Amino acid sequence: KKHQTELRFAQQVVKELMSKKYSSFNYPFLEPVDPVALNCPTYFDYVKQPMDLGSVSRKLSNWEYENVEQVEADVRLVFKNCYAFNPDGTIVNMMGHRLEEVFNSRWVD
Ligand SMILES: Cc1ccc(Nc2c(-c3ccc(O)cc3)nc3c(C)cccn23)cc1
Repeated sequence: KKHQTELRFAQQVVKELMSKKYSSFNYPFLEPVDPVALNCPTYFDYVKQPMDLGSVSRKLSNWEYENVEQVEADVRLVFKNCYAFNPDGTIVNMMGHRLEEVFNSRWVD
């Protein structure tokens, strides 16, 4: 019961991160990075475990998570991958930090 309520909260937070409210800096994280489309052929040399918010949302809808810790780990993986590939000072790196701040402000441990 507890997990169900917590997972519903997690779903609300992920939906907010993906919302239009943050469209100026959430779009690189909404769907899987396509190295061909983005012309970044070395992406999978840096990122061994791709993750994006669209996949987290789908996994939540399919009840693929047992607990909120697993959801948090996937969301933080999105940001970790972003920083691994987009160095400090790049636009996408800064967008990751901004969205991470929103996540940290909404996520209550
Ligand atoms: C040549 C090159 C350099 C940087 C990027 N980064 C990047 C990423 C990205 C997001 C998450 C992530 O873990 C890695 C990359 N998403 C984008 C988008 C949507 C537009 C433009 C650049 N983007 C793309 C191509």
